[in-house]
Amino acid sequence: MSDTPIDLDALRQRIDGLDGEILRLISERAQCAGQVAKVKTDSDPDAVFYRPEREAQVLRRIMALNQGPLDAEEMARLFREIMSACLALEKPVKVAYLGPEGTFTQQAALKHFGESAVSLPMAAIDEVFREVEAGAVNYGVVPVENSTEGVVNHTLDSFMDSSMRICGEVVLRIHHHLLVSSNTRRDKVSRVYSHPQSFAQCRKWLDAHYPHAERVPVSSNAEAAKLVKTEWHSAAIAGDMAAKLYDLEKIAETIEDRPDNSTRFLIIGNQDVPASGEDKTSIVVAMRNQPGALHDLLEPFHRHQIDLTRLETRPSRSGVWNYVFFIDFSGHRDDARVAAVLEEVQLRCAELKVLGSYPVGVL
Ligand SMILES: O=C(O)C(=O)C[C@]1(C(=O)O)C=C[C@@H](O)C=C1
Repeated sequence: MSDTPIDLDALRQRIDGLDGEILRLISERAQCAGQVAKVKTDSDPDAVFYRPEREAQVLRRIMALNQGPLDAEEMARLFREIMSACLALEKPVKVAYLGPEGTFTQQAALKHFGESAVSLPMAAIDEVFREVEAGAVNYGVVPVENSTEGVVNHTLDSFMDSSMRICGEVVLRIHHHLLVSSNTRRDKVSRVYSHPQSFAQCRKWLDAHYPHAERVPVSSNAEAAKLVKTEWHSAAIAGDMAAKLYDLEKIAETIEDRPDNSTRFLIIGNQDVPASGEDKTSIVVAMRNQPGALHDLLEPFHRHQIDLTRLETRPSRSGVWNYVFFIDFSGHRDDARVAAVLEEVQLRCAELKVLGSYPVGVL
């Protein structure tokens, strides 16, 4: 026999010692956060505790400092949770998300705010907006675009009627699985439930593996998972959270057609976020219908060398203007170049609303 047990004991003693140090340091950090809360409330009774730009800076710094063996994202996730707990100590944050429980939007909310935030499922995107607007929650999380299926129009439309601002973004890799309850055999699946977007994202796989199964669209992947819990011969396409929540078996994993399938979510709230050093700005612009309107609108971005990251058109609902454009671009509204572009765009359009400048998603 080798001397492994002695080494194991010694290593565990070392780990105990390190854990003690980590514990002491996290507690000291939490005390600092408590003092930060006091400084904030002393200077402003309506102080906002959640500071997206600072959180992005903390996480980026940790990722830059990290030298392994854990990878930078893994390390940032640990610090994400430490900050989440520190913020909860300052003031617990309430977040509404597009439910039900087990959706990818809930996963996005967790990824962005950490486990210490209180998250509440809403039945529809406009309900998330209303809850934040009414002050029932501090922030909201809604999907805005998928790399395979494109834009989530409900979210863009909600911004047209709302005074909510964008405080952040989070991008989630979307992995779909085929899930069944314990009494369904994989060769007996005759019906598949899922959200229409998920069907679209897994179309080729389903055509190849379950060409004859009936495809039944439902309002969310979590709803699909809930249905198959009590139904024989049925499967759901949904993600890990739904599989866990409803205790379903994965009979096929990562069945999405494109390996880079991801969804971008927005964090909505009531605050303007200062620059973090790597930011994006989202605006909505109403234009009169005239030749060259889009060219005129985009020309200043080109001249000031500002990168457009997304451009979407929605029909105007007021009937007065013919186009409404949603534009995302790199930079913060306080940057001189961005401010100059916004001034020029303002002169060329019928209406301009800055939805927010916010940190580029870190995790
Ligand atoms: O720096 C702050 O303003 C803090 O409140 C501290 C802290 C942190 O734990 O680092 C906590 C919450 C904020 O959202 C940002 C950072």
